[in-house]
Amino acid sequence: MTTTPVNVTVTGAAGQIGYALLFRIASGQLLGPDTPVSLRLLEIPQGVKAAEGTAMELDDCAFPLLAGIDIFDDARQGFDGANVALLVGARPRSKGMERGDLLEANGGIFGPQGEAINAGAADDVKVLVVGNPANTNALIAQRHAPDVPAERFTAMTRLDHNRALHQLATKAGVAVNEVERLTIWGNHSATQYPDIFHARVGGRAATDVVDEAWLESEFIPTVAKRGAAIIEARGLSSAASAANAAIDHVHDWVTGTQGEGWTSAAIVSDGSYGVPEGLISSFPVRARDGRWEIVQGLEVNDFSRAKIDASVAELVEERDAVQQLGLV
Ligand SMILES: NC(=O)C1=CN([C@@H]2O[C@H](COP(=O)(O)OP(=O)(O)OC[C@H]3O[C@@H](n4cnc5c(N)ncnc54)[C@H](O)[C@@H]3O)[C@@H](O)[C@H]2O)C=CC1
Ligand SMILES: O=C([O-])CC(=O)C(=O)O
Repeated sequence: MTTTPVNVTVTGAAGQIGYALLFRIASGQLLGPDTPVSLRLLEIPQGVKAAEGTAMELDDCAFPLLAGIDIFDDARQGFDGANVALLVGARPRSKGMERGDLLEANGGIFGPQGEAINAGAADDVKVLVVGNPANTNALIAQRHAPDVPAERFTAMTRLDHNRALHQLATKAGVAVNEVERLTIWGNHSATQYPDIFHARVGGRAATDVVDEAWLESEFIPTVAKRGAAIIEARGLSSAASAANAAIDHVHDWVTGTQGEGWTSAAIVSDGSYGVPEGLISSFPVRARDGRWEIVQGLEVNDFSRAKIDASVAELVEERDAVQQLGLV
């Protein structure tokens, strides 16, 4: 067992995702059963008392891997020494809003947090942005952290990926672990493109198992609009599934993805697949030695090209909007 605890900073610790996330991190599901963790919870002043309550409950679980909990309302302190930073704290959308509507409300949070990461996080810091609009918030944070390698800033599309796995597996009548090589491209928004053209279902090409009409009229809209459907049903945005996806993303990043399959994550584009360099866009990715790599060489047909381009165009618009707001 490693003895030095890994510092995990979680922002928005008193929120609904925070509540679903912290117990799983403390139990070892984020970094594995041999790695002790020290939690650093960052909240706004009004959230500190509730975060203290959550910390009391974490204590009461007597998790063997939980080496300590500290609570902050100051970003510089919260990110000091952070090895893993989960940027969850932000306002969620409510019924009728698109995630992009949160740009102005939430964008202002991520510049100062990027600066704080730049100032004091550990040299190996890995950042996952969950707060919406996640891709562009990650871009804002990254641009405020010039001394941290850009590739350490990522945004979460793993929830979309997991949603897509479930939808395709259910349609094909197989277990989720029989579905592989799905990809979420682009933005974590209704323009995202869940791509099954390279996917395998029980060893067969997914396109041989499901028809194109289902793909276009059911699968893509169901996955892309699932967040809104959850809000409609629960009256609140998804929380436990979002926390689960954050665990999956960081666990894979740290411990590596298995074999030749892949997952999806929004990472800084190197220009692959025509996505402008520097945008934080979702790609098919594998994790090796603590780094995400974009899966190369996939053929992109005309249908996919148009969908990827549309989502990337939205990312460009969001980037331009935050530039105009002076956030980057
Ligand atoms: N990328 C994804 O797949 C998903 C993203 N989300 C997003 O995650 C974010 C959080 O969602 P919930 O936990 O449901 O919201 P919530 O409202 O329950 O909790 C947010 C928490 O963040 C705190 N907070 C606000 N500003 C902060 C700051 N500057 N520093 C630290 N903490 C701060 C609030 O006090 C609150 O406790 C939302 O933006 C939501 O849209 C939600 C689901 C999936
Ligand atoms: O839809 C929302 O606002 C919350 C979210 O990002 C999701 O559930 O994918």
